Amino acid sequence: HSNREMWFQEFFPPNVCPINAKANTFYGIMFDAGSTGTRIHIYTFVQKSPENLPEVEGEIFESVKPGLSAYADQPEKGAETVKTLLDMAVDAVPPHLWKKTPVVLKATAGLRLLSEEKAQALLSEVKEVFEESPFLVPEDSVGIMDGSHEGILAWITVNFLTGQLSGQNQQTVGILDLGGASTQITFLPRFEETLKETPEDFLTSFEMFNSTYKLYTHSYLGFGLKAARLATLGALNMEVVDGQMFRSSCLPKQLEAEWHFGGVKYQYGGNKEGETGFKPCYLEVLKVVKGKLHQPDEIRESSFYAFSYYYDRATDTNLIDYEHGGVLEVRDFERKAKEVCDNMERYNSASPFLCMDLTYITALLKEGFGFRDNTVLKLTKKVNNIETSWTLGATFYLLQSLGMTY
Ligand SMILES: O=c1[nH]cnc2c1ncn2[C@@H]1O[C@H](COP(=O)(O)OP(=O)(O)O)[C@@H](O)[C@H]1O
Ligand SMILES: [Ca+2]
Repeated sequence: HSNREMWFQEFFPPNVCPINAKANTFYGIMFDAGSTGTRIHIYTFVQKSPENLPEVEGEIFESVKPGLSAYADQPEKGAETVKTLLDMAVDAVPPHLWKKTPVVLKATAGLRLLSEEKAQALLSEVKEVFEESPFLVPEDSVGIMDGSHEGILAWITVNFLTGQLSGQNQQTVGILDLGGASTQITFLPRFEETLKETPEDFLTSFEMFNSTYKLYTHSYLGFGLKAARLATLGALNMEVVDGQMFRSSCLPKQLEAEWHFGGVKYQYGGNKEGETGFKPCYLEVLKVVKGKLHQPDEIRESSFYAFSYYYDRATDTNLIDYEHGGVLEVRDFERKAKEVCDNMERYNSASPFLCMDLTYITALLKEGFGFRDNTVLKLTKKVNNIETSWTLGATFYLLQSLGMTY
């Protein structure tokens, strides 16, 4: 810059000077193609100095339902939903930065459950939408994310946002994510014992912000909230015959309805003559989780951040405030499950699955992962106004691999 262009610099503190702001502001666009919806996250970052971590200055977030997997037989239509969201980024990112702003879409459990062929058809249509956009399209910009990355990147997001990844004395927190089709648990083991007792494929080393973290992480496919509904009904991975009815004691007695998930139609209903309520429901749900998950001893003594469907069901039943989230114990989910399941007529207006969902969450936490009744769960949707999603961690990882950050 010539001196003439810089004349205003002395009037501004360095961090708000327009010239500096231009130099170190950058954007990243991350799509989360989840099993129940597709979401765009447009992040604005500022890197104030090379020795500090970049700061997240803002996030624009929008979503559409259903998810890509619902378009298994119409891949072009699926890609159109992505195009609609991407148009928002064209408006949000200043034109001179379009070419420097990477765009990536990572699909999770919904696409993992589709056939390879159908998933690839969807992904290649999306890739075309990206190629036609003015943004930077890196290699591997569209794909199915590894389950272990899903947990690690959410862990990075939460621990970055809570300030645990910078400075000394890092006290990281573990995370629990409950999606529609899969669920993740991730934490940094503190005890040698945990590392010794853990099967190798539950441990992953990960490099981020010049540190290496050896994390315990696992993604359980088919254990998301909606997949668990199907498993409880005995309908998961079944060739569904038309007219076939799936019944459960977790549903209102007189209920008969249909439900679409992953492009398949299911008919389901209550136990007209048989039992209903928490006790029989818990036994049904128990069959889905018991003995199916690895139980690390260490988590019995820790507290965890929990989001997605843990958050949604806790707000649906007023266990926490929708805006601010809250702190719960595992037993609070059980108390609420009993209340809902044993009074299903009173909760008629809510989702017919409310009892089943709360009972599944209770069983997953207690019998699945092995948490104690008094384990503390911090339910958060946002930290410092940024969504607690794996997408922020994924964007950092992307920027790092492109050499745009440190
Ligand atoms: O950006 C986000 N912030 C917070 N919660 C989100 C965000 N995106 C999705 N969710 C939550 O994720 C859950 C749905 O899971 P999803 O559709 O991602 O399934 P999957 O992870 O099994 O593929 C819902 O509880 C939804 O509220
Ligand atoms: Ca998800």
